[in-house]
Parts: sequence; structure tokens; C-alpha cells
Amino acid sequence: MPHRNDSGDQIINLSNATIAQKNFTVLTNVDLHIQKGKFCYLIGKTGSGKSSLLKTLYGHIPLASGKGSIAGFDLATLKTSEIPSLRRKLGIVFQDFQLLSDRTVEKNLNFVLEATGWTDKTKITERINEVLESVGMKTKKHKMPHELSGGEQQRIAIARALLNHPQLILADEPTGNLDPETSNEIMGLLKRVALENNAAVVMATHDYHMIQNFPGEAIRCEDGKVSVLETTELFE
Ligand SMILES: Nc1ncnc2c1ncn2[C@@H]1O[C@H](COP(=O)(O)OP(=O)(O)OP(=O)(O)O)[C@@H](O)[C@H]1O
Repeated sequence: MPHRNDSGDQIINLSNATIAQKNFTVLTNVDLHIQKGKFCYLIGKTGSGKSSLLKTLYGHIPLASGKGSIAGFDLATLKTSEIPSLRRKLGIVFQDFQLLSDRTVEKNLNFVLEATGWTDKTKITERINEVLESVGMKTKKHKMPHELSGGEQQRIAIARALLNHPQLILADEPTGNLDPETSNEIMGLLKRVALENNAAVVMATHDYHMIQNFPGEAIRCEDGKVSVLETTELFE
């Protein structure tokens, strides 16, 4: 059984947490409490710890010290065997899309569903159609990733992240490889699907134009610490 630590309306709960890569401490005294359904940016200079924080949230690196719970899983006591259950509650989107290049869009999505325990072929087909519909990519089901543009590949990656109805979407610079117009489209899409699915989103970005276009709350990594601010404060 996963270690449950349900914290009411909060999907992310870190208290006095230390984030470290191997023996290198990246962030200390992290207090972060993000409500269900909330959208927030993750900002900070290169090397400030954004990816390390995200990796801790999805169980890729262990919590070095302090308390942390994500979607009801206790990060301090998380066992390797519990990581797949945690990941099923999360959707993860990367800058470089990370689609499997040797198979079609449909087979990419099928792979994830089968790997996360889905067996009913009819339900699998239905779910693939639903997520592709929600990102406007239903007609691309039989395409190979290399036949799609960057923006289309990211739409598929977002569809993939939605497959298991995540409570939290973690996105590590999802628009970093896209032109400004496509970035805006992807951002609008991410916000819409998160709202439709009542999922919270933490999105790492360097793109201040986008932050200006879509203002909101931001988690900032700076000088080994984490703070939360309104993005409008960045442009005062
Ligand atoms: N595997 C690792 N082993 C040791 N130190 C690491 C490792 N990965 C990252 N670091 C260090 O941890 C710090 C934070 O890195 P991290 O990748 O979290 O930064 P970031 O804010 O995501 O940067 P960027 O915006 O460039 O992706 C950096 O000083 C980096 O050198």
C-alpha cells in the first residue's frame, strides 16, 4: 500500500524540504503548498534548481530531508516500488516531447496505457480517441512522430500525459523548442485541458513573453531558496 498522507485540498505539500542532486544541495527550506486544480509557473535562472524540484516531485530523485507529499504520496518514505503508482497520478511533459520514434501516435499512447495496467482493448481505444480529441489531434493517430511538427508532437505528449486522468501535470519547459506562436497555442491548450480535467499544473519556463501573455502565480527558485509570487510582480 502506498503511504497515504492526504492533505485536503493540496496536491503538493513540501515543508522544510531539501532538494539535492546526489550529494549536491540545490534548494533548502522549501515550503511549497499548491492547491488542487491550480496552474503555476516554475521560474528561475539556469541551474537554479527547477528541474531538480520537478524531479523530486515525480520521484526521480529522493527528497533529501524534510516533509513532502504529492497527490497523497509521502515523498520522505516513498519506496521504489511505489513510484509507478505515483506516476499514474501525474502527467509529465518534457521540452523534447519524448515520444517513441519507432511507432505511431496511437501505439505511443497504447504503450503507456498497457504499461500502466490497462487491458481492455475497447476502453484503450476509447481513451486514446478521447485524449487525441481533446488536443485536436484525432486525425494524426496513425502518423509517426517524425511526420509531425514540433507543436503537434507536443500536443501528442500532452495527450499522453492526460491518459490516466492525472491530478497534477508537471511540465519541464514544454514550449522550449517551439516558436512563439506555437508556444502560445500549446500554453492555451495546457491551461484548457488542465481546467477540463481539474488537474494542477507546474510548468517550468524561461519564456517571459509567455508569462506576460498568460499571467498567474509562479514558484521561483533563486539562491538555493523557493518563493511564490504573482507574475505581474516580475514586470513592475
Ligand atoms: N545529476 C547531477 N549531479 C550533480 N549535480 C547536478 C545534477 N543535475 C543537476 N545538478 C546541479 O544542480 C543544480 C540545479 O540544476 P537543475 O537542472 O535543477 O537547474 P534548472 O533550474 O532546471 O536549470 P535549467 O533551467 O538550465 O534546466 C545545478 O547547479 C546543477 O549543476
